[in-house]
Amino acid sequence: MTRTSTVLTVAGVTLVSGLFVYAVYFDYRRRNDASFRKKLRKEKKKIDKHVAQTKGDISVSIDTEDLRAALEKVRSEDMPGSAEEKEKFFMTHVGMGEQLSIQGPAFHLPAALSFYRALRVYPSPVELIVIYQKTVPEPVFKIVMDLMNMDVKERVEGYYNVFPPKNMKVKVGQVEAADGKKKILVAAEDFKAGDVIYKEQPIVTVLDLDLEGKGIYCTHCFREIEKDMAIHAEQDRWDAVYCSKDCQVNSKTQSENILFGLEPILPPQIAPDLTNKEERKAVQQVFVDYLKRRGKAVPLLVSRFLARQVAAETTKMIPAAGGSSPAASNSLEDGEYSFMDHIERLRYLVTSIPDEEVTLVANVLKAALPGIEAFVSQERQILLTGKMAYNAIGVCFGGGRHDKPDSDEHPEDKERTRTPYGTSKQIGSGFYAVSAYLNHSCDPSARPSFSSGTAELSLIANRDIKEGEEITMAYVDVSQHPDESPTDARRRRRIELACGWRFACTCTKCLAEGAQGGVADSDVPDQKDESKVEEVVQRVEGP
Ligand SMILES: C[S@@+](CC[C@H](N)C(=O)[O-])C[C@H]1O[C@@H](n2cnc3c(N)ncnc32)[C@H](O)[C@@H]1O
Repeated sequence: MTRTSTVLTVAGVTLVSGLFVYAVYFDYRRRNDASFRKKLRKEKKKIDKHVAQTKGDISVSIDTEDLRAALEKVRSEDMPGSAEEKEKFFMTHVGMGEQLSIQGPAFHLPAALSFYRALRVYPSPVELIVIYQKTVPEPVFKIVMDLMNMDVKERVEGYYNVFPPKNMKVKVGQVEAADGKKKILVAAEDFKAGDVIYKEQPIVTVLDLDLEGKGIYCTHCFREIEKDMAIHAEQDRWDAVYCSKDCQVNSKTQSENILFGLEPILPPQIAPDLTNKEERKAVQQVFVDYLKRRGKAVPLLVSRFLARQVAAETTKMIPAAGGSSPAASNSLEDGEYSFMDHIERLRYLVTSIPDEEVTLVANVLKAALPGIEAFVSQERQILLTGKMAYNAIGVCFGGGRHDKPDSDEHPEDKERTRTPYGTSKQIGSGFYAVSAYLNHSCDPSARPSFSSGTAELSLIANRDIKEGEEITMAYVDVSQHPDESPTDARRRRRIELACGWRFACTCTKCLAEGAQGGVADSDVPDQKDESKVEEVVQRVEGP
């Protein structure tokens, strides 16, 4: 497998990250529904006519406060729920926008607001902006752009005002680091040693592949399954085993029906079922065989994340569901930010994935919801792979297990999750949106615990932590093993960090040891130790 490994922070945050299922539906209508196309053409003609008439209009200047107040008003309005309601809303507001545009400069702001309302529900905003630029009178178009810039800026900047949720008692902070600004997780109040700082449910999980299908742990929540209580899902290509009906339903609704089941994704009143069950079954089987052959958790974490996004979006389109179902049942998804919002700001490894994997994931999603494959591009899959590989946390019960098969890959290619017990002791991996921000320390102030016997993560304070202090965890086993000298232990943990996450650790413990010229009673020259870590970091980061 070819690999590049530069560490990047996400720079661009997209305007609308979650509307892609609606986009598929909209495109479907545009391609297949003659009356819908006719309506769109009619609207465009009307706009063109007005543009011609309004050339030479004088614009009125609108100050920032008026613009902000207008934007606030638009944001506070109820948004249409289903795809059909969105389509109607879109048509109405484009129509109103053009009517208002011809009333003269005093109506430019209300006209722009109407066009902006339509833009907010349109699945491909960039495409619509290009249409607006050609068709909407220039002064009105300029206001639409000002509204959009203000909205995007406030939405992007406002994210950390609502995330992490206040009841988790932590905040995301930022500090200067050698490789740019580094995000950190900070205590929002004082904690005592042993306190549970917060509990967090994963967005997606994957049980270790050697445990899958055995009936020992639940595929969904990882709970140990009581004797004779295993529930095997029917018509499930993954052969998942659940501990309860609830887990089976949640798992099916969140991702598994899309990836490994045969039920239609959209109810018939929203869209006819265009899928071919035999074909769906066949592509799923090829994908399952591939996943098992590959033996890694990340491709399945990525597919489940993609499927969960699709499930959350399709749920919003179903009026009866009222936008809530297990697909979206994660407190983080309740607000105005989507699952994609919670991942796009995270650091990731730039990596590459086999072309076969890109095609198989796209094929499985396409077979479940034709058209969706356009939104699972190679670029998006590579990005998500890098994010999952960089941020996943290992789930270990008790001290961890001792029977996980080792892979014979090169140490830098082995799959690693962040866990103080070591990836070899875990039973599975999970992606946790808040815990993703925990930095590593070789003397960590907190530790993840799975004391509920499920993949729910409890972050426990290792010592007293003051409000405003950074909270850290160990990504690797930082203990000194009985057969290791302090220098051996230091070298092992620093090399593991370099292999897994491509950084030379700068935690207080490493810096203090470095300042002392190595660790006490060292039996290996520190210079040799450091050059080895740097060598690994450089090798994996490339030139
Ligand atoms: C999972 S992210 C943690 C959040 C990250 N700091 C951010 O800005 O988004 C892991 C990355 O944080 C940085 N990091 C975490 N712990 C570190 C440490 N002890 N020393 C140096 N860099 C560290 C490294 O760049 C690492 O690749």
